Amino acid sequence: MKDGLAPELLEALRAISRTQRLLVALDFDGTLAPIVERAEHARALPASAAAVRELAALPRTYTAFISGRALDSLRVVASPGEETLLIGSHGAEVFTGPGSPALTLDDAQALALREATAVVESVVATYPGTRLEAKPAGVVLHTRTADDDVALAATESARKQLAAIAGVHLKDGKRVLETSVISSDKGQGIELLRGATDATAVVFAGDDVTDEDAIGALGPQDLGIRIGPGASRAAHRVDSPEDFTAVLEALSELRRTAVESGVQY
Ligand SMILES: O=P(O)(O)OC[C@H]1O[C@H](O[C@H]2O[C@H](CO)[C@@H](O)[C@H](O)[C@H]2O)[C@H](O)[C@@H](O)[C@@H]1O
Repeated sequence: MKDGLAPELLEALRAISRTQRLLVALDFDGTLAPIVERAEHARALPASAAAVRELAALPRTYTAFISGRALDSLRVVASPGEETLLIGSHGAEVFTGPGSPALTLDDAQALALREATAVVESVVATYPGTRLEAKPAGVVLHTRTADDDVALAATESARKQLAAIAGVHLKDGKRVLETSVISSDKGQGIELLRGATDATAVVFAGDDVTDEDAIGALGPQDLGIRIGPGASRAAHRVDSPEDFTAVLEALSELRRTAVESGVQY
């Protein structure tokens, strides 16, 4: 499935496939799964999920999902294989195997989360078509199913009220305003996974503003891919999750060849 990939991207995949220990860390929504109206309806494209499973089965090859979703939600929509490592809640939740520490909030964080949830509940009650998504360390205002003017007003009302709560961190995403009472980002997720796997090179792909933190954590030996439009520091770009399937399939094929032939840096 290498036809149709940009020659520079194909060459970069070929080069990184030869690394000693490869980590393939992927965003979920907008990267493995097309964006849909309701968060609970998102699913990975079957061919992308299959390519991730193939990669995970190869020697010295590690897979991970790095998502803004809560881990529980990520497990439901992504159905990760047991060998796939998970970073949820934009880095605040971590699963690198049995015994991974559970996320806990101190009293001040729990209070801030209750206050933030009350704000988002009142915004959702006021602005039709908006929705609330609860996470263990945060709460999300979804506006994808609201009219554009309503979405804008709801987001600005929520932003103003949430910014007044001590200990609350805000992130903008695709038709979402995300709130967390833990300061974390996907760049920290990349560093944690790099350490957990002792990876000699990392492939990361993502489609959203929050994925730029992960791309910023990549080094010259790594490979960053942006899915879709928007400013990015990634060296490579494809148009859609459907196009990204071909990237995963090519990487899987190249990595299999590299590990089976013993070719490495
Ligand atoms: O880091 P990700 O895996 O990309 O997660 C980011 C957020 O994704 C979800 O929201 C986005 O996808 C929804 C389903 O396609 C869409 O309806 C919404 O408009 C998008 O913003 C998820 O609901 C959030 O919790 C994640 O933080």
